[in-house]
Amino acid sequence: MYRIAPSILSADFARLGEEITRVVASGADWIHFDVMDNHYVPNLTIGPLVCEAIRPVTQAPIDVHLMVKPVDRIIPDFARAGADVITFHPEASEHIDRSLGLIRDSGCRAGLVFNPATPLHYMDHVMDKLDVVLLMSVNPGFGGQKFIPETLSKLRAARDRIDAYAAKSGRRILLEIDGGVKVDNIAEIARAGADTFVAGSAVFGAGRDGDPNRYDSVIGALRAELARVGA
Ligand SMILES: O=C(CO)[C@H](O)[C@H](O)COP(=O)(O)O
Repeated sequence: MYRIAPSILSADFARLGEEITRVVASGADWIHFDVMDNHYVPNLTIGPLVCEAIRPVTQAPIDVHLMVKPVDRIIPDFARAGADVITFHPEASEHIDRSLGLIRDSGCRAGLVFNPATPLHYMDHVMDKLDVVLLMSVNPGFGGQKFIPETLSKLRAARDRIDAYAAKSGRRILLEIDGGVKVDNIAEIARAGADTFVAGSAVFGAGRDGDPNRYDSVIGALRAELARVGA
């Protein structure tokens, strides 16, 4: 089963609740929530107050991607604000195992995020605490960048690790991709092993002219491409 997670980084912040309602009604599975601190990444976005404000607007899982350093301090705030999934970058944590435990103890699903230059071995000794592995296919900090093609081989390597772990443990870890995902490359990305797709500018950019049917058509087109790949 594939999940499509529009990133609200590219939404119209002046009408955020409405934007979320519209993408979910158009078939989005998760809402991807990008948190940037102007320290770990050179941009500043939204925090727990905004997460709390959108929580009543939708039943869809809120997938919080922390691009902040340090991470532990802010994890309980996002859990209280209604996050369902919380992911962070291994370089931003003093103690990866403890940060993952903190997320899970607060009732959320936990994940690690890998920048294009971050090696996958960070996941090896914490598989039992991982619910999601998120590979960045752009360098984090901004929406609307181009998909880095080398991510496809990294996805295959992550898929092999996740499948080997599932065969041993019976636990399925999700493999999410984030950055430059579009209608014309989503099938290739799915074939490389991703099952959860963050798409910001592809989805919200399509609705910028105010036509509410645009979200339906772009999410429908993403799903049609995924249907060509199969389950
Ligand atoms: O984490 C991010 C940037 O750091 C964004 O989620 C990502 O870039 C999605 O935007 P787009 O689909 O426009 O590339």
